[in-house]
Amino acid sequence: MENEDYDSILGDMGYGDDNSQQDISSSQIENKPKIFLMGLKRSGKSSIQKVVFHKMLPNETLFLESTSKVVKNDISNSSFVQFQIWDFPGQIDFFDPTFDYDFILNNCGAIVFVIDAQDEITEALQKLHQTIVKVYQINPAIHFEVFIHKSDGLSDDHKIERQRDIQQKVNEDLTDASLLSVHPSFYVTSIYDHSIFEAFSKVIQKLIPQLPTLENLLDAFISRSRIEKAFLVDVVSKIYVATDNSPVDMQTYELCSDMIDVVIDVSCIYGLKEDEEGLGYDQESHSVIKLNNGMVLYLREVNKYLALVCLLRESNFDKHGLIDYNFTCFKKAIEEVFSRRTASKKRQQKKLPTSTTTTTSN
Ligand SMILES: Nc1nc2c(ncn2[C@@H]2O[C@H](COP(=O)(O)OP(=O)(O)OP(=O)(O)O)[C@@H](O)[C@H]2O)c(=O)[nH]1
Repeated sequence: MENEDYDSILGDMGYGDDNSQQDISSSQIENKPKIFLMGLKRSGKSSIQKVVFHKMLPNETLFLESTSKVVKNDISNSSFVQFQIWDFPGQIDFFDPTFDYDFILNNCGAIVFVIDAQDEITEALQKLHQTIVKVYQINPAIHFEVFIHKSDGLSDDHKIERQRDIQQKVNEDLTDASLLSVHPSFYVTSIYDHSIFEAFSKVIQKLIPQLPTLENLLDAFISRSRIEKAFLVDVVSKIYVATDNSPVDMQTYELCSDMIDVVIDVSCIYGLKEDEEGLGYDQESHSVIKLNNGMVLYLREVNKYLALVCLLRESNFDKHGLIDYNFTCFKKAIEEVFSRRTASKKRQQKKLPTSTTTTTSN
């Protein structure tokens, strides 16, 4: 694979000229987009946040106290994954007329509405519908993401049935309210498996303006390296910020995500000097694991936040020099996406007075 292949992708995706850099909305650069976690009391909002972003073990969430006020969390793990999460307590009345909605919904990228799938859902669906109607009037660009949560307590058949019922009811209510252009996304989730990480990955990907470029770079990389699947993963949260265009299989994502744990654990134990602290993750971090089913896991450091984790057939790993070379080109292209983004950010800062930076993201 040649560097020009990646250059042409960067060019095609609008990273090649100055004008195109204006495509990255200034609000998304200047103000981290907000993601709201909403839903009824005890539906699992705080647990999701703690497990995905604060490494809390799922069992430990049993002792979480009910949230009494809006909790804001700044997530800055990665240069791509930078946003704020606002955890709204279940009892808060979002429709309180004293709320300044314009202010609250300013630069909000997505509303994640959590429904406890093990509980009665009528009240939750009513609240979801009211929320969509209200929010859509103020900022129609916000993505609505519905987590059908605590799915670990349901059988496979029951999960499908619950998802179908909820999806059907929500869409019917939206049609009745003449909101035909609102298309919420639905995910079946649980903090006891990788479904919550996969769902959050998809929510966050919608907020990354560079996503099409990243996907194209990954497609080019895997097709020229005879790789089956590749994920660009945020090493701290293990959310994947992008993957190639082939379908995501949950088991493959789990394997790739577990590989990061293995690499970080081994690096922390054996890779750090005595007085050093941190993840033990740096430019030297890479790993190859051969599995007993004829597949190989391949991990390389992309930058201090991101790792590329791939799954490929052992028989295609014979030319690993080629894969290493392709990876070097891929990494360079990713660095270019970052540096152009930083340059664009600096230009925007020069152009925009501070007061105009709080624009609505859309
Ligand atoms: N079985 C199961 N239980 C879960 C899951 N997620 C959260 N829980 C449990 O649900 C209960 C409530 O979780 P919280 O995260 O406190 O719920 P919340 O929505 O933040 O609640 P409020 O702060 O009252 O609005 C806790 O006991 C969690 O352990 C899940 O995926 N599966």
